Amino acid sequence: MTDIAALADLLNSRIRDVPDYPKPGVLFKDIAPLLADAEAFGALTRALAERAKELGATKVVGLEARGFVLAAPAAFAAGLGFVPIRKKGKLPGEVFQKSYDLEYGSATLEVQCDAFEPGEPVLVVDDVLATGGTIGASLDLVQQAGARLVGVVVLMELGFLDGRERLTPHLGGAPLDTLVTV
Ligand SMILES: O=P(O)(O)OC[C@H]1O[C@H](OP(=O)(O)OP(=O)(O)O)[C@H](O)[C@@H]1O
Ligand SMILES: Nc1ncnc2[nH]cnc12
Repeated sequence: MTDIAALADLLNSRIRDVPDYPKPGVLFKDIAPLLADAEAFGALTRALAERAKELGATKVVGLEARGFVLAAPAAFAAGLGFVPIRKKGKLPGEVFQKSYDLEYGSATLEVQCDAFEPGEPVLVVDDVLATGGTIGASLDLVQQAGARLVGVVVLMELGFLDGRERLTPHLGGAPLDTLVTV
């Protein structure tokens, strides 16, 4: 088995399915057991940090809230800065704003206008790619704030929701890696 396949198996084995949460019909992928497992959380953090360095990122961007939990330790492990993209009304000062739909609702995301140096290479990290609404809006914000997207890494892709296809126009040719696909 390859290292990538072994990592995927380890991570997948620590993600719990919760049917009908937060709404009937949604199969929620709960990453709490993965975060609570030092081996799996450590392996995930090291994989994200390695990818950030490989791609030459200088900042790792995390998406509120679960994306923060993955992106911030990865940024630290890679010796890079961390930038939060937050839900509306949480960031002080001037912000760029983007509204979007997600699998079970809709929301607005924001990033601080001065979060990046012009053209700064950044990696975007989140836990789940479902419809692609959250990451798509975030990539638009990263671009609006003047950074250069070098890649996106997502822990788990829900392939049946076609988020990858929806994201393609927002990627500008940058790679989208997903560690586990279901
Ligand atoms: O591809 P999409 O359909 O946009 O869905 C994926 C997003 O949904 C979840 O975030 P949520 O907004 O539920 O927030 P949380 O991380 O604060 O729990 C998840 O963490 C992703 O960011
Ligand atoms: N099915 C799902 N499980 C966990 N997080 C999600 N975000 C959007 N859809 C999700």
